Amino acid sequence: MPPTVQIDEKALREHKPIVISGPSGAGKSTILKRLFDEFPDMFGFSVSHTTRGPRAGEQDGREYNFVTKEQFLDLVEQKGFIEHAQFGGNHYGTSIKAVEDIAEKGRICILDIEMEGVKQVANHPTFPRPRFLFLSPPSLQILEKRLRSRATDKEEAIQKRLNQAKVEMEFANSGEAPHEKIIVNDDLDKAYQEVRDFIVGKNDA
Ligand SMILES: Nc1ncnc2c1ncn2[C@@H]1O[C@H](COP(=O)(O)OP(=O)(O)OP(=O)(O)O)[C@@H](O)[C@H]1O
Repeated sequence: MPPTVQIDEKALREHKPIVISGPSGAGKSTILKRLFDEFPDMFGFSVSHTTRGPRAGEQDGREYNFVTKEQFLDLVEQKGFIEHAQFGGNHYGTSIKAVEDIAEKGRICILDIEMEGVKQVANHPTFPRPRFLFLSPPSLQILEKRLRSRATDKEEAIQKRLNQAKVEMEFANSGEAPHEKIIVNDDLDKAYQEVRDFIVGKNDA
């Protein structure tokens, strides 16, 4: 067995990462942007690994850590990713190191991760358990309306997102899911306050 990567447990305990998940269109980006605007020094996003080549303007270590397939699979062997997946022939993953880097800077790492990744993080053999939050749309009908008015996707992509949303919401409500809290994004201001309370606590309001 290859050795597993070392973990800075202290930094991760003091600045416990937060996994936010929820269907595409639930409002994760909208709410996180607001949170980062309100607390500019408190949070960070980890830099993911990928085996795809860099695009124009992308810098290694900034948009992604660009690695070879061999380097990627070595790190998988060492349990060095909290979650990883393959899309379109390329590997993508969030390394323990990338998450630690944020905690070591004294910031809380926010991980916006889809369902399969959430399961991997929750079942990771060595990575300390982060906090899990699920953001839900009020209903699939309302989600559909929002995806259409966002106008970033073609019809086929919208249908795919809706099918996936159904699966994710069933999982989140199943009792198998690791989420500490499910927040329903009906009224945006209210949902934002709830997310803010969950993440920052009520004390500093
Ligand atoms: N409470 C709300 N009421 C009405 N519209 C909302 C609300 N929250 C978000 N929206 C709108 O819904 C759309 C989807 O939100 P957003 O892009 O933040 O979702 P997301 O979860 O980040 O999706 P993805 O995972 O695809 O990035 C956006 O157009 C956003 O402005």
